[in-house]
Amino acid sequence: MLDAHQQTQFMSKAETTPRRSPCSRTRCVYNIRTLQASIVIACAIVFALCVWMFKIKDSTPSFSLSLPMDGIFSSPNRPSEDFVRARKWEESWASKTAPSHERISKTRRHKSSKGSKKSLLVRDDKRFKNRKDESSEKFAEQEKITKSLMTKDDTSRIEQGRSKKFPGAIIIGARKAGTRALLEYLNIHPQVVVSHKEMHFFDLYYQKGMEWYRSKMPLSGPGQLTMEKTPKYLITERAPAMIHSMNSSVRLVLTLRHPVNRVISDFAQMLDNHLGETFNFTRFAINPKSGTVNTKYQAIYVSTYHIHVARWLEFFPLKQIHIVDGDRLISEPLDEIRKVETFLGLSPFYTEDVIYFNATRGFYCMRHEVGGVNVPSCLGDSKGRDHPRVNSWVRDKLTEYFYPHNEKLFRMINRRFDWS
Ligand SMILES: Nc1ncnc2c1ncn2[C@@H]1O[C@H](COP(=O)(O)OS(=O)(=O)O)[C@@H](OP(=O)(O)O)[C@H]1O
Repeated sequence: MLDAHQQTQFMSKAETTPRRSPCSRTRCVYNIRTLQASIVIACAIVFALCVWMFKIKDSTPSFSLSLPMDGIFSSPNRPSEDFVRARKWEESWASKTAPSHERISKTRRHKSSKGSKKSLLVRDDKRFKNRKDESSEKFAEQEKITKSLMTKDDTSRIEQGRSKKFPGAIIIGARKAGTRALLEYLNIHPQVVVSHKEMHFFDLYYQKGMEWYRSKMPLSGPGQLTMEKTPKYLITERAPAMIHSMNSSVRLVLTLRHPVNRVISDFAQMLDNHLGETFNFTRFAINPKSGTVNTKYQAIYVSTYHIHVARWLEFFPLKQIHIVDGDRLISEPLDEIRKVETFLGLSPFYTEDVIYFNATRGFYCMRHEVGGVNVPSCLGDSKGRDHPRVNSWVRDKLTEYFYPHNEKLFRMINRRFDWS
């Protein structure tokens, strides 16, 4: 124990003695610099490692649409054997035969080749880098379809000073399930006017306001129904509420196609949009580590129909949503379009003469009267693409995955589809 005098001495000594610093000033600076240098070196090593790993997995695209990455980065968990076999099968098949997207790209280049080959290649390169160009190309393509289907009738409608109205019916999706064919079939019905462009109002441009939306609609006369289609609405969470607040009695048309074929069609479109890239369907659809379906792949999410339909049913009764069988729309369009006609309350119009099978095109096309002349028209090359070949193991995995989801949908809509 210290007495009072010793305590005072001890305290004053403690107060007056300068604290011993853990290092001298120069040494401290040196330590901090060493620490900083080590951090920089460590970061550089991690970065270099990442770059190296990406290079090894050379086909991993930089705009990856939710590839199953967990299996790529965790080395102890090797890709499942089935996955490797399926991937190799696909690669060996692809090397034997030119993939469809290459064939398409060649035809396109041939058809559109006005400038030099070099300038075309440059344009393609830009497209890989800038995804915005993709959408402008999509718009250009829609414009082309619009122009090819723009009849004298359309022009006369404008001359007659009709008004622009909000859509009374909307095709809400699903993407790659025949939405374009359906819209163009409907367009030739005398009681229907359509916006050929996808408006993307309820998923992208809502902030532009309702008047903007209306101003984009085609002119229509009394008794004519205005329609638009934007397949993205189906999966846009807020779209049902927004459309409901625009018009709670709007009629909704939904085309659904075999979920696996729809995924493959989606993938085929991606191949086409990224000409020159080598993508492997197995790598997109299957998780390499677990060998299970990659639920993060957007195309798979889109085909999980019940998730989206449930959201629409929160706002609209089932009887307000007409579901078109997208597979039958390809093989027996007349039947499907007649059902849509009834649902929309249109007078009977479609016959075998109006919708006919075009053997050269391999699809049904339309014949409609323009100024007393019957004009045939088919959809462009981007509809009905060749699909890449898919390994049977991968297809079975997908079919098995979608089975319970399909069952949920069937219960929800009181209707079954043969999607086995
Ligand atoms: N008459 C006719 N002509 C051409 N294509 C037809 C037709 N009817 C339906 N289909 C099928 O429509 C599929 C494209 O679907 P979408 O129009 O919904 O695609 S998109 O979401 O607008 O990109 C497209 O899918 P893919 O064959 O996978 O390309 C077609 O099979």
